[in-house]
Parts: sequence; structure tokens; C-alpha cells
Amino acid sequence: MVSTAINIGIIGGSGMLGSAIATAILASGNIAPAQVWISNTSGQAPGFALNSSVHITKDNGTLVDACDMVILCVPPAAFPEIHIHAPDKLVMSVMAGVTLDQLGARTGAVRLVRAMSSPAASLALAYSPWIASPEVTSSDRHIVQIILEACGKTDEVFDESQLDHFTAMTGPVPGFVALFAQSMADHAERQGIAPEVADRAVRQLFLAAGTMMAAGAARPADHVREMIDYAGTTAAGLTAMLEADLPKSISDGLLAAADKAKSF
Ligand SMILES: NC(=O)C1=CN([C@@H]2O[C@H](COP(=O)(O)OP(=O)(O)OC[C@H]3O[C@@H](n4cnc5c(N)ncnc54)[C@H](O)[C@@H]3O)[C@@H](O)[C@H]2O)C=CC1
Ligand SMILES: O=C(O)[C@@H]1CCC=N1
Repeated sequence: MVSTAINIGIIGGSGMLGSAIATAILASGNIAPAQVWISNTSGQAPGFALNSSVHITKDNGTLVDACDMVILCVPPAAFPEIHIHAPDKLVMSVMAGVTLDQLGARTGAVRLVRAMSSPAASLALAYSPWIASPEVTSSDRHIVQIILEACGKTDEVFDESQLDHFTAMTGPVPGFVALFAQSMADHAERQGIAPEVADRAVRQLFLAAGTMMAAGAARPADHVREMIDYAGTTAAGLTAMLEADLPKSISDGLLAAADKAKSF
């Protein structure tokens, strides 16, 4: 259990990301349902109705007053409509593009964490990097670690600009990987393979690839090198993709996403 029985409030906690984080927190067993508050625009959260101990409200001020830690999880476009004053609270954001300075200016908080996560948190499979303001205490860090470890894997970073790149890369799940999968399924159909067979094959491929890459010490680059060195059919395909500079296309897309985050 968390060393202190703190209350955690998620503003936007019934949305795609907020509900995934709330689910992860509740599933971890480290934080009791009665310690969790959720606010949204309706004051209703059917997804948590079965957990009657979770507090649901449409009043963000009520949530802030009741909680020791506030997690901001609304669309960046909605952030200007968030009028909370939380000078003595730990405030964490998972909003794309909203900086630590913007968080502090709007909320009055000084103990600030800017993180990124993903809806995979509901399966404890998210990657959640985070950066903290200097005022964040060791106890705050303990709570942040508990929450983000409940969501999956996490690292503290020390260059805030990296959060925009993680927003691009690891925020969307399945995200850009779905485009690769779609490209393979479309290719299969162009070769005359039935759509439902192509779909089943590609889903199984990505399940296997993700599972195998998550296990063991080999990094993606190691797998690519091994296949090219094997000099078989896959090597021919990889060589063609590398000559077409597929990595540059992927990087350009990720930079476009990161630039969009910066624009919020
Ligand atoms: N959906 C995703 O895959 C990811 C989303 N994010 C970030 O998470 C944040 C939330 O995005 P989503 O969950 O996708 O949005 P969403 O639209 O699914 O949910 C937004 C939630 O915020 C609530 N909300 C909006 N304005 C509010 C207000 N003034 N007061 C209280 N609650 C309010 C809504 O009622 C809703 O529950 C965004 O900043 C986004 O950049 C980050 C990574 C992945
Ligand atoms: O696409 C988006 O804007 C959200 C933020 C990061 C991932 N998904």
C-alpha cells in the first residue's frame, strides 16, 4: 500500500487515457478505491459504477479540495477551461504538449510532474516517461513511481523536450504500429489473400512480434541485423525497405507528431 493514505484525483478520469490510468491504479492494489476521485464534464462515469467507492464529480474544485495529488488528463484544447487553484498539491499532467511552466501558471502548483502515458495503461502495458519540477519531494516521487509503474514501464527523464517525442512515439497505442499493420494487410489483399485471413495473420504477427521483442535482451536493431546477416528472404525485404529509406519516413512522421504537440 502507499506509505501514506493519500487521495488521488484524475481530472478527465473517464476519458480514453484517464480511465486507463484509473483502471491501472485500482488494479495495482496499492491505492484503495476510496482514495480515488474522478472528475469529468458529466459527473457520470459508468465504467466505474461497479466500484462504488470511487468518487465521481463534475466539480474540479471539489476534487482538488479532496485530493493530495491531482492528475490532469483532459485534451490540451480543454486545458484553458480548467480553473483550479492547487498551490499545496502535487499536480501531474499527461496532456500532450502542456509544459511544466503552463501547468504551474494555470494551477498555482509548484510540485509539478509532466508525464506521458497511453491507454495501454489499462493492461499495465504503457510506457510512461516523466519529468519533475525541482520542488517535487522524495515522497512525491514515490507516489508518481507507484502510479506510473501500475501503468506499465516508466523512466524519469531530465530534458522536458523529450516529452513531446514520447507523446509522438509511445503515447498512441497501437498508434503508428497500426499503420504498419494496415500496410501489411493491404499488401496481402493485393496479392489475392482474403481480407479476413490477412487481418488474422497480421494481428497474430504483431502479437508475436511484440511479445518476442519484449522478452530477452535483443534490441530491435539486433533482430534486424540478425535477419540481414541470415541473408534469406527477410534480408531481401529489409534491404529493399532500407534502400527506400523507410526509417526516414517513420522519423519524419514522428517529428510531425512531436511538432504538433509543441504547437498546443
Ligand atoms: N487517447 C490517447 O491515446 C492518449 C491521450 N493522451 C492525452 O490525454 C489527454 C486526454 O485525452 P483523451 O483521454 O484521449 O481524451 P477524451 O476526450 O477521451 O477524455 C477527456 C476527458 O476529459 C473530460 N473533460 C474535458 N474537459 C473537462 C473539464 N473542463 N473538467 C473536467 N473534465 C473535463 C471529459 O469529460 C473526458 O472524460 C489529452 O491531453 C491527450 O493528449 C496522451 C496519450 C495517449
Ligand atoms: O493523438 C493524440 O493527440 C493523443 C496524444 C498522444 C497520443 N494520443
